[in-house]
Amino acid sequence: MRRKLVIGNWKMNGNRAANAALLAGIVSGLKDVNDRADCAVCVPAPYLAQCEQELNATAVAWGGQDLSIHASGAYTGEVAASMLTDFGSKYVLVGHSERRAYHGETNELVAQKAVVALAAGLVPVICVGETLEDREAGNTETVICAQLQAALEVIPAEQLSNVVLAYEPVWAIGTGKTATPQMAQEAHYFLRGCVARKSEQVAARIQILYGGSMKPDNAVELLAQADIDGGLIGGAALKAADFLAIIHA
Ligand SMILES: O=C(CO)COP(=O)(O)O
Repeated sequence: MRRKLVIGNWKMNGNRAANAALLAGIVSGLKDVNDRADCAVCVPAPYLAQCEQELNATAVAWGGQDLSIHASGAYTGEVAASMLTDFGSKYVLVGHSERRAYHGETNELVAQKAVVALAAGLVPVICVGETLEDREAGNTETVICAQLQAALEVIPAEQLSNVVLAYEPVWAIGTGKTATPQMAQEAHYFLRGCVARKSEQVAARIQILYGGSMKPDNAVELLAQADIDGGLIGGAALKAADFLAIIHA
């Protein structure tokens, strides 16, 4: 039985005061679900220190939203894996569709980022997902398979069990349009099958999160699907009550 995992992706939102209130709200509302679900927030890098301070010794883990493939050096604006772990991060998102779309991240670069994250002891949350154009052209499986395959090819088999996958259809992100539970389940089942080609054992255990307009009112049905092991939450992760409602779902 796979544990559920709910991760809040704050994207480029927040400030010290709002974060403090949000984190305190999450921590105080979480007390009774720890044995059934894990939860984390992936925050803008400047707020990792605040997470370390406010979430230390709580059930809420934290992490970054991206990382550099380089260890250190002349890479202005980038954040190294060791900097994420320096502030106690457990997770890091890699290949979020916003990184792919606005920063030209390729499947190969995303795969490399996952490898670098694993080497640093971080759990990479590898995000895949098709655009509306892909879906309408019937290319959903081809696209998400290629995105995943690039990572599967370079991640050492023994590290694969430390990876989390997230299926985030691009057309569902921030649009209020959620994939139907059936559509999401189909994609998750397909992705698990792709992992099984590398390792059936890992495929049975790997957590695959759904992301894309997951809200308190659709979370129950999505999370009830056999291959949906949790959520990667954008907008609804910015309100403690909504985020908690999804975790409780
Ligand atoms: O991109 C997402 C999480 O990474 C999803 O964002 P929304 O929940 O705002 O649609």
